[in-house]
Amino acid sequence: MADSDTKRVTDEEALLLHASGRPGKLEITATKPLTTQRDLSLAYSPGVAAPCLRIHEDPSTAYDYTAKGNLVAVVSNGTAVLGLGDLGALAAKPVMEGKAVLFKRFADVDGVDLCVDTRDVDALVNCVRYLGPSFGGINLEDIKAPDCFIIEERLRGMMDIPVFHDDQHGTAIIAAAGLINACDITGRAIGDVKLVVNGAGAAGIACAELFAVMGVKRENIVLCDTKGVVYRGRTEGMNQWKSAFAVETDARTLADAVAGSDVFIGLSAKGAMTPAMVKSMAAKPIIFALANPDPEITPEEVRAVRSDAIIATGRSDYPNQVNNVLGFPYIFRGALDVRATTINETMKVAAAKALAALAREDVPDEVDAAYSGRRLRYGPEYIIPVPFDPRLIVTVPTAVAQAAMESGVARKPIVDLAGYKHNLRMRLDPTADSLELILEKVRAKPRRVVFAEGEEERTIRAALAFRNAGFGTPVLIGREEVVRERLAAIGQPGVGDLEIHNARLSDANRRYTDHLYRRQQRRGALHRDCQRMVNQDRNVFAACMVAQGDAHAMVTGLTRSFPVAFEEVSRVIDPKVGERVFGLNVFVTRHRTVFIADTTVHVRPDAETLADIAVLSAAKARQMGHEPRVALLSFSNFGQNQHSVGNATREAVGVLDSRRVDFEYDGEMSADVALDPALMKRVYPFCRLSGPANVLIMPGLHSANISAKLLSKMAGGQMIGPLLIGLDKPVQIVPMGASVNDIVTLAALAAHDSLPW
Ligand SMILES: NC(=O)C1=CN([C@@H]2O[C@H](COP(=O)(O)OP(=O)(O)OC[C@H]3O[C@@H](n4cnc5c(N)ncnc54)[C@H](OP(=O)(O)O)[C@@H]3O)[C@@H](O)[C@H]2O)C=CC1
Ligand SMILES: CC(=O)C(=O)O
Ligand SMILES: [Mg+2]
Repeated sequence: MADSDTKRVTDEEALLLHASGRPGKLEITATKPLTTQRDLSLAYSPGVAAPCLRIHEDPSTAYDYTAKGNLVAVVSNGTAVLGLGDLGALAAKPVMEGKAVLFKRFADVDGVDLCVDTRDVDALVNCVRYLGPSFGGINLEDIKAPDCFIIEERLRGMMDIPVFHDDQHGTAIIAAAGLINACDITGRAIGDVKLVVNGAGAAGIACAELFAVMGVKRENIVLCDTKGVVYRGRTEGMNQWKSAFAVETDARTLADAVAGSDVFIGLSAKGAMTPAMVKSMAAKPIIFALANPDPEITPEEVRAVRSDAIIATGRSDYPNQVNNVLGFPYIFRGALDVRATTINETMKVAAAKALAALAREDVPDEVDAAYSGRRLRYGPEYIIPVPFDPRLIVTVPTAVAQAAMESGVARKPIVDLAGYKHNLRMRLDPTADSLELILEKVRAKPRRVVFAEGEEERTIRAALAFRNAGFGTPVLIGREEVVRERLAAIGQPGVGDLEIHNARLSDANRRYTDHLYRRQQRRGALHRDCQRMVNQDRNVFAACMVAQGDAHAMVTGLTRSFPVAFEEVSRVIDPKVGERVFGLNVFVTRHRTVFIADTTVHVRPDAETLADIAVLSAAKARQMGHEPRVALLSFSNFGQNQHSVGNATREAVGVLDSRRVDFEYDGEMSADVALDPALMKRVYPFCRLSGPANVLIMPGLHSANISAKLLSKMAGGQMIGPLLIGLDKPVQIVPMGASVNDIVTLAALAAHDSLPW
């Protein structure tokens, strides 16, 4: 854990980062090609006149012909930069560039920082208003109170795009989400909490307002500032926004106010809260010390006096980061996508509730991994999602967009909500597009999939995720009491309706044993051997379920190496008649999907085997929505090296010629030629592939396996598989190190296999 004096990052490191390479954190990239004379004529003069005239006729078409709809101005005059105070417009630029970068990274919104050098409210309002046509939204940032209230209100009145002061509403939304969950964990009703907000500026007032909307009684909210408690009748340092929260109380200092209170929300400055004040709070106090970069009190200081506290800060180096980064990117994403005219209370409440609900769900392994393997589980140390949670991009914008539609401020309502969610996912995950078509088919016809290693934590979590994603009914093989124990341990004790089968106690046990015996009686197994296998071996039991039509597909692999798991499954399920069984990896990046085979079974395939693998891989690629272009790979091109090692690959091309297959193929060729169409056409113009190869048939298991693993570890993309191809029933064997996400993907692909082609 960090404390404010021993920062995890030093000033020198931060300065170096900002100065290194191209200074700052932003650049602009073009979305249209500008390489030829024609490109220039279309994008600039004379072509550009056409969209100008169209927009002049109908201003709403600006959203069709310009970047307006995805562009947000991050506007500041630098009068309240974080908790550092009035640093002025220029010194605010690093924060504003930072906000713009966060917009892009987390929600694919294009942000531009506008640091406006004025402290005059009218001048700032006019500046923003006149710049309005360029933007789809205005994010006001780090403008001090009370000016920020006036500026926002006036701009909202005169502009038809969302104007949102992030320090007010972004902060309030995240703090409200954290408060909902902290109350839940400490067993409090939100209507009963006694709450102190220290800091009566932009963030403090907005938090108090939203808490009241969400059910905290106004009389239970005490506001404090540099002069102490904002009480009824106070005259010093007051304004109309503070007056709205002035309460009847004898408390005059922050120490008076926090004594006996349930919740402290700090939106003021470093060190404003003391350990003595923490001590005086009610049992299980909720302490959000949100000043940046240094909180009102550090978690270490709180822990030293209270072990029962729930603590949050605005920083990323402590648990429970309550920071508006969780809000503004996604809130604008949702608002822009429906062309909302504003961001209203309904949208804010929807965002807060969506964030609170997401924190209660099981956290994907990938998110844990991004946080140094910390196991994030709903509870005092995890009340709010973490910024690197990839589910935020779907959850929050959807909630915001729906709320905008329901409250009548959406100019372009979303008709296809499932399609919208898919597009959201695709914005950040390059693999989503490629897989989503397949996954949609499974969702349309949900399947029963057996998860053979039902007592494994990763398996249980994958089964839940499979079900939550709408892919169908997961069936777990294991002892019910063990599975339930694990469910409780992963914080999902309420999931009582999961289907669990104990092989030994199952009604189907006899039927499965007979099935196995019919297959094994002439391979040396007695009926009692088969009974033992069905009882004891979960892969055998699960495979019997699929073979007997009690489930559509199965997934296994975490606890046994591939050959062992494969052998167990093979006792029950044969290869498809006339087909080969082999492993196919799918490597997906934003621009390209490549299939690689055989990564699991055949060590030194002969020409016939290679041709079979090519045919089946091409069919699978087609089934997954990719028109196959198959390259039979080697270390040389088209007979240049006649070493006998390349014979099988060369001959496999001949075998495919004789079979008159219905897809493009060629070889032997090297990987660089296969993947680079310009090189292919320049040096080997006779090559029959019409584009870069997307199915790579490797000459042997070593090269296939090594290339797949190199790609998965070193290249930027997702490696799916190996998929097991050629068995008579849909079975997938995941690698032993598979993540929950990997298991869900392969289970869904197994489910997809069980659909009619
Ligand atoms: N975690 C997060 O996501 C966010 C955190 N913040 C943090 O909240 C703080 C305030 O930001 P913002 O509202 O934009 O700023 P403002 O300038 O609008 O408001 C600051 C408020 O804090 C009060 N204040 C300052 N020092 C103290 C103190 N020692 N004790 C009590 N009150 C004090 C001021 O009192 P007075 O009115 O008497 O001058 C004022 O009311 C900053 O530290 C900022 O980093 C802000 C937004 C988001
Ligand atoms: C996080 C933020 O916006 C602030 O501290 O001002
Ligand atoms: Mg701010």
